[in-house]
Amino acid sequence: MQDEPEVAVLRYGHRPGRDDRMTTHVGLTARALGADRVIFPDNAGQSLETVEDITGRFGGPFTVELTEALNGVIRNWDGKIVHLTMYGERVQDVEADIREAHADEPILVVVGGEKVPFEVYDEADWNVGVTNQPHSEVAGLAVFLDRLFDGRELDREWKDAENTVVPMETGKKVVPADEE
Ligand SMILES: C[S@@+](CC[C@H](N)C(=O)[O-])C[C@H]1O[C@@H](n2cnc3c(N)ncnc32)[C@H](O)[C@@H]1O
Repeated sequence: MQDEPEVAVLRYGHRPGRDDRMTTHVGLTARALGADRVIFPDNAGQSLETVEDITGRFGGPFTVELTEALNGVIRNWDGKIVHLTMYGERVQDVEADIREAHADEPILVVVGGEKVPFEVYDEADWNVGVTNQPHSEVAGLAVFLDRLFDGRELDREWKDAENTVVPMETGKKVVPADEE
C-alpha cells in the first residue's frame, strides 16, 4: 500500500486453460487486499489483461507483469520472501515477525499452482501455512494479506477509477468515480 514498503505477489506456475480463473483471481485478490503488484508467468497473458481491465475500471495503483523467469524473480528479490504452503509454519505464529520485517523491507508473497519445487521452500524467509490443511492459493493469499496489513487494506482509497461501487444494504449501485 502507499507509503509502505512494496508488497508483490508472485504466481508460481500457470497451466493455460485449467488455471485461467485461479490465476486471474490471485491477481484480483492481490489488488483488492492491498498488494502493490502481481507477477504472473509469461503464459498467463489472458489473466494479465483481465486484471488490468479491472484496475482501469475500479482504480489503483496496481501493476500487473509477466515474467519468463519465476526463479529469477525469487533469487533477485531485494527484501523478504514469504511462500504460502500448507506445509509451512502457522501464520498466527509468524505474522508478527513478518509485519515487523515489512516495516522496513519489501515483501514478495509466492503462491503456487501445480507442484512447487523445493528451491522455493529453500529461498523463502518464511514458509507459511494458513492452516495446515489443503485449500486454495486465493484463500491463503486473502487471509495472509489481511494478517500482514492487520485489516488496514479494507480502508484503502482507490485512485484513477472510472467507477465506484456505493455500498448498499440491498441492491447494486455503481456510479462514475467523479460523482462520488
Ligand atoms: C492447490 S495448492 C497445490 C499445492 C501442491 N500440492 C504443492 O505441492 O505445492 C496451490 C497453492 O495453494 C496454496 N495453498 C494451499 N493450501 C494452503 C495453506 N493451507 N496455506 C497456505 N497456502 C496454501 C499454496 O501456495 C499452493 O502452492
